[in-house]
Amino acid sequence: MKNASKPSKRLDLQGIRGLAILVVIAFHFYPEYCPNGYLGVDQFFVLSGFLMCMLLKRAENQSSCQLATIFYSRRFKRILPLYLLIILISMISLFLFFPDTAIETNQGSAIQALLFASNRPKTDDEDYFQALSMAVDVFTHTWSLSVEIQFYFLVPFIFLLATKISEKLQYSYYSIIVVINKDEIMDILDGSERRSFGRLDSVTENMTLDDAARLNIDWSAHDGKLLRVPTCEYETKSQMGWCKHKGLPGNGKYKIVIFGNSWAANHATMIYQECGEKAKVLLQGSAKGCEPLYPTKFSDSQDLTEKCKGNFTYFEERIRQEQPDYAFLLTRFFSIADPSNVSNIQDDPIYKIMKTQMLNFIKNIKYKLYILDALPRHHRKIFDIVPLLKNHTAPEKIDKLMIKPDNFEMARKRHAQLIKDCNLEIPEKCVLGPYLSVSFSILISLHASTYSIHVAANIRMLSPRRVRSHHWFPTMAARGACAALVMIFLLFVLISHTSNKSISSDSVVETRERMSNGLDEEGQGDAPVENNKNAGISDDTVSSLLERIKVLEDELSSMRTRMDDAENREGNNGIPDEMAVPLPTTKSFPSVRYRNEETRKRVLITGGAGFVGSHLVDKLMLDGHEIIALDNYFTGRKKNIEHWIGHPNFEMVHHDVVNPYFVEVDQIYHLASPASPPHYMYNPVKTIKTNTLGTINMLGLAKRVKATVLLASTSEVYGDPEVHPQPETYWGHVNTIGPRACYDEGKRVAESLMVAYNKQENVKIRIARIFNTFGPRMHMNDGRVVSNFIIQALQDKPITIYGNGTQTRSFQYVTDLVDGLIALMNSNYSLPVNIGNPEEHTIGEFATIIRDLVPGSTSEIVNQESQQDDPQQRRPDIRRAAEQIQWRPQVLMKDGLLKTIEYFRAEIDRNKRGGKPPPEPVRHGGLESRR
Ligand SMILES: O=C(O)[C@H]1O[C@H](OP(=O)(O)OP(=O)(O)OC[C@H]2O[C@@H](n3ccc(=O)[nH]c3=O)[C@H](O)[C@@H]2O)[C@H](O)[C@@H](O)[C@@H]1O
Repeated sequence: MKNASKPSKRLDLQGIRGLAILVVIAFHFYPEYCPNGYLGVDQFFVLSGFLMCMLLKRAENQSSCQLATIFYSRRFKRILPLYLLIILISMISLFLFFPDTAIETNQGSAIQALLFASNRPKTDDEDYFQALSMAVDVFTHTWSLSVEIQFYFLVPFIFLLATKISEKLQYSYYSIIVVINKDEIMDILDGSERRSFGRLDSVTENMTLDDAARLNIDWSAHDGKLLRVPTCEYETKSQMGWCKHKGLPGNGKYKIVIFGNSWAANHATMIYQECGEKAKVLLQGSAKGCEPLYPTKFSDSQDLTEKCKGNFTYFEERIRQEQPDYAFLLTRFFSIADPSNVSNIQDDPIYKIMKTQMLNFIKNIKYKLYILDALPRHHRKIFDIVPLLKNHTAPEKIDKLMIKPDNFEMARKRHAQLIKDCNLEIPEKCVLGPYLSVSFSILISLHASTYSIHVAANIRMLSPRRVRSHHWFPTMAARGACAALVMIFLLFVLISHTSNKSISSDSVVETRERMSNGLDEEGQGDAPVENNKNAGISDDTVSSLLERIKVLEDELSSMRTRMDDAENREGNNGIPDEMAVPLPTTKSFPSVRYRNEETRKRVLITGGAGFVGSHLVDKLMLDGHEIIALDNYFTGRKKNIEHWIGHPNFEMVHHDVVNPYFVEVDQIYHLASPASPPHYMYNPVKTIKTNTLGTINMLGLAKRVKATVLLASTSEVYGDPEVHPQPETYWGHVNTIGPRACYDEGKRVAESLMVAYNKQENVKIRIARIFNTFGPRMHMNDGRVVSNFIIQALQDKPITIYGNGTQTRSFQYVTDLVDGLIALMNSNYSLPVNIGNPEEHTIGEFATIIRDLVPGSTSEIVNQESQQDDPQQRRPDIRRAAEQIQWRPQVLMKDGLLKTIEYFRAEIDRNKRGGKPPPEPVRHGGLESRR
């Protein structure tokens, strides 16, 4: 029995806790909508503070020792078991599923978490939320608990001390405690930052230059230590020397060797991350200060010079012994930068030695030798570059000021000649990595210009998301272990739940004990057990569950596609093309144009699997761009773009634009929306949402990533026009409450949104008003006049004209439209532009044209009831398109129709072969509208 007058549970506090949990969860899942949700954690702190004070106040009559014992034992009993279990599970998962490069970071933070010190010093100094998004540290989340526990340690002592002094003095005592913390409080109030970076992976996207400068100093301090690569099994105890990388996925084919001076160790992790997947063996050999192509001569130390001679020979021996498939040679220039006084490089004594050594190397390397050219030496320190960058000094000027004017150029000249001679000997055997100027990126230039000599000793941390996806595909054994862990966890939850219940069944004793202790807690009682009233599952529940399963299945399949695509993308991005060549591919793709980084664009196409979207995908893919296609598959079909799935430049994402989507792109073609009247009338609310919320989401994205966004608007914005032909300056004649309003008004709002974002947020916009378009990949159930008439004519069924057939339309072929969209996107014109073919016909004429183009068709032409609000005339005025984007349609309507007829003929045959019933042209209202 419970004490009725004093419930063991403080419902008010539980309520506040519930709210705090909800906002924190909302923050993590929907940061857009709940950006300040992290304040829920603060709410927890306040609650904890309140509870601690309450508990201590109630127990103030106990002896100090009793009070401390009871306080700590209760607190820790409540928190520790679950906390320790979570740390254990995280560590096990870390070793099983995470890339080896993440282990080092997480090991350190696991110890901090165990010591309840996750908040110090790292979250003090780095952006916690940034760290979360980088997801390099699985213990990031334990920081708030650490803060809480630290208070548990501190507060009872502060309180006990207070009980030893008189009540009057207690006010001054507590005031002094606040004053001690004054600095911290003032810091928070005036927003000043006191940073001392304690970790190496503190690179965040929004770092200031000063942050980066300080971080570099920290890295410099650990420069030597950081050269020891955590994923490598060393042959000696030194941080240099030879080692073999562990943790490779096991399905790689190649033996890869990374060798050189300390720069080889410096960059090994990067190569491990990028090429590890392809490696059967990944070996690393580095010798401090010694170049593998020429034995470095140290003017001040004969010992070192001798050492480098030894290493020089050993490099050659080792490569001969290992016989690698690929080798990466990385050096910081020492002696090979020495000046030469001979005019012909072939007579240069240093070069001669380099060349002989190179020839020795290449005959023992099966495929390729990559020589990665080093960054130039700098002669100034980090604090010199910061003011320059702050003043936006041109990169070339920074280079001039920062780079040591020594013989660096000589080293590069020798390397370049070496590559030439190598390829003369064995064509395409050697590749020279690109030379990067000091200031090619702010981040790298900061790393390069630090006190230490190594570039971003922990360079792997620059790309935390570049971990290979294979690490996430556990082996069967790992999956088993994971399942066992989940079981243990569930068991634990079950046991603790049951034990809670047994405690509460004994609640009289418990309550009495608590009262006598003066430590009645807020939420230790059990929640009332709800009877399961719904023992049987209703049909509704079953069908909603089935629906949910369907959605999850779809999500899963799209995730799989995305992971495959991402894997392909990563694989090919990270590995030089030459290396990718020998790998067998499972699918062949149309050959795409090669573009370099500068001209290749990342393009997002919403509605990318749709009729127009898929043609746009084709055109841009063939032109060598990287495409991300989004589609919710309401009217789009995977079949339309399946020929690109798996291509490294292509990614298909199952996503509804009504929900926000985040991606880094240069251009956004926003095509997502049903366009055929029966489809957009089917779910008018959804059509409005797609065109309004979807457009807002895309504009928000464009604003964030500074992309240009093109809206696929429509001739329908002119409604049933009173001006003919329709120029862009015509405002239209639309019935706001008619059946077409969801689409027409949706697009009109979308246009207004575009203009508003352009004015207010400077988003670069393009608006294409698209007129009637047809072509292959129109859905058989599309319901628009072209598909309906062709399907009817091909099947000798009556061709159905809605109304008397005097209404007119102007039809353009889809490839013309795609050309127009691309021309508009790449122009700098932000007002609406009509894209359509001005060749105008009445629908009656059009029916005859189609029937005549289908040889032998015996279809009769019939008139049916007319459609409400059907525009009576439509023809684009395309003078603006011609002037502003130099676009005109190229395909004659008849030629386009012939191709489309062939497409539908093939589709009908395919359906027949698949045993599907013949397609029925869809009429407005043929798809029942949703109410
Ligand atoms: O094809 C397009 O690009 C355009 O199609 C539709 O506009 P609408 O002109 O009404 O398209 P259809 O449904 O193809 O109708 C064209 C005319 O043919 C008539 N029609 C349609 C289908 C049919 O079986 N019989 C028939 O007579 C319609 O009543 C209408 O007068 C969309 O509303 C536009 O957004 C889109 O841009």
